[in-house]
Amino acid sequence: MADLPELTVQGWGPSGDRVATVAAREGATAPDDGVLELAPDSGDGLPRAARALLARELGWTPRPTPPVPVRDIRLAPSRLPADARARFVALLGEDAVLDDRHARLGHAGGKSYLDLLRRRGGDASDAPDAVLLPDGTEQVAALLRTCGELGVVVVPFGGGTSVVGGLAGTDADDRPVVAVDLRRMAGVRGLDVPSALVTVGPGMRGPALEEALAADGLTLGHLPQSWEFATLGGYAATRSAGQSSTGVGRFDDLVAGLTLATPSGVLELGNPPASAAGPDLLGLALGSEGTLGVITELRLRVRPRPRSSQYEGWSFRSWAAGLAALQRLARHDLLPDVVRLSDPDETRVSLRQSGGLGARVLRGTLRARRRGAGCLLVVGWEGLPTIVRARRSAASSVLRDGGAVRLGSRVGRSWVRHRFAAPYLRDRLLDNGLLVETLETAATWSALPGVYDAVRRALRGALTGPGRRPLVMTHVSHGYPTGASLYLTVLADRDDDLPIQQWLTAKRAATDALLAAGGTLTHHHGVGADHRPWLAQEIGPLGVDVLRSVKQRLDPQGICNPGVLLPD
Ligand SMILES: Cc1cc2nc3c(=O)[nH]c(=O)nc-3n(C[C@H](O)[C@H](O)[C@H](O)COP(=O)(O)OP(=O)(O)OC[C@H]3O[C@@H](n4cnc5c(N)ncnc54)[C@H](O)[C@@H]3O)c2cc1C
Repeated sequence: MADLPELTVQGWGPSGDRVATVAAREGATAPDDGVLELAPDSGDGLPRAARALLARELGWTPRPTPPVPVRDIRLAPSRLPADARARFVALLGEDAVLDDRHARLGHAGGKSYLDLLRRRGGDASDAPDAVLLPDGTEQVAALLRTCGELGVVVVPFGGGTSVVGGLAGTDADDRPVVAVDLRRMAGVRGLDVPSALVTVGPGMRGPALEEALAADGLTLGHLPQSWEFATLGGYAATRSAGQSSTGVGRFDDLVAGLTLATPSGVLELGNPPASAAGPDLLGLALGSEGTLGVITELRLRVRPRPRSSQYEGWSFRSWAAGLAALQRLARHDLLPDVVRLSDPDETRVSLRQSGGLGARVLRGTLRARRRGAGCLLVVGWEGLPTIVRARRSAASSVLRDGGAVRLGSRVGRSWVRHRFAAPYLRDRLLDNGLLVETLETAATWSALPGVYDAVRRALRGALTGPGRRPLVMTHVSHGYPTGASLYLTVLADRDDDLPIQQWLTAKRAATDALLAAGGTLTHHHGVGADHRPWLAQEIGPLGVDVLRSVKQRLDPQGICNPGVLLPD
């Protein structure tokens, strides 16, 4: 649709452009407080301070590694038989069946480092054979029946932001593949204000929903870093978590009900406010990653827009002290809505790559208090002013008791301003010979330190070579009474000859290590194609069999996203 900017094929941001949309808007309107600004450009698109710092830390030689021009990306001819195409046109209309180069390229895979490497290198072998644009549950249900008869594989497509190979479209039987893009099913279909429930189409994006809810003083409050492009259906299909999920809950907590169209029929799942009618089948659809069918409608829990939002920074002397304080906050039900505790590596890099007077003052303050970089904690409280004040005051005492020093609201404002910017910076790092990827997990408070050590050791072991070492930066991104999630960003000098193997080796080592230490395979990115070899380790072979049986009942021809979630 015209009002939905498309994601660029080889990176992040609107098609044909590399300028942040929300990030730029927030930057343009925020007060210029001079804190933690990215330092000026060094001419190759990289902030000067970041370039020098990374070259020193990684043993990296900055060099231009631009993507091939989009027109040179290789795309095999569509394998969709003419009679199948005609059946789709009869069902959906000519303008809803796209098999041109632009449409197929725009639906090739997701946005992981490996996806981007492939597309930047001119490889779009994971592009679907056609893109279909249904406009309602009945059309989707009919489409799935037709695909079952024709033996055509269906990959539901939301925003295309999967980072775990969720859109890889692989099929052991090599059948033709269609991407079912849900952009025509993108509106608000009903708002029940007394019950705080909104009914939406799965192709709707977060910014549009927030705009629609604002008129009634409501918000969903789900803000992942991919918020500009990801869809509500995609969040449900992957069990996403957002920046305020510690407070408002993960996306699965926000889904009160949904409609799932499957090749065997349509399921209406969830019964708010609560039901005890047997096991919760809604849980089967959440995280199903398109393997059981297509989510065609969602009923979401919304809340009043916060009248007060307070974000601020704190500093701990050590990672262990920071974790202990968060654990204490969790035990007393005092966790803020936003919790982001950076380890010493992440803190050091974010402080050093920042320019501006405010950043220099902050560095001076930390040095004067003999903290060096320490560990930075960004916290945020959102809600009614009186409640925010009370929660913040109680939590502040716990933080101070835990040895934290308050750095103030400038740090919080700076985090808000830059919170959608990292994926744009990633493109610039990729243009200059770097490996850049993220991974995530979660563990109980008792297992968390061991998981942190194990995964960092594994990544360092796999990515260290003569004169080269990786930078592994970690933060706690969501807190729970029982534990927390860890989010890791990995930077290393790219192996120009074997870049894909370089990351696959590191990812394998990291995943083995975090599972052995008691972490979960994924806290919020999902399983996709990339994590499926390890699923049985997390849920057991019997658990995998249960999922297979459900899939067999709902999708007997195995046409629904067969390349993801379930191991071969
Ligand atoms: C830069 C960046 C930042 C990110 N930050 C976060 C973050 O902060 N938190 C987080 O949780 N994730 C994050 N992600 C990952 C990604 O955005 C999420 O997994 C998101 O939920 C995917 O939504 P989408 O609409 O893009 O889905 P897609 O990528 O299009 O699809 C993801 C999977 O869900 C299936 N699917 C999509 N829509 C439907 C549907 N209607 N019915 C059935 N199946 C469907 C697809 O087949 C696929 O398997 C990030 C990704 C990027 C690239």
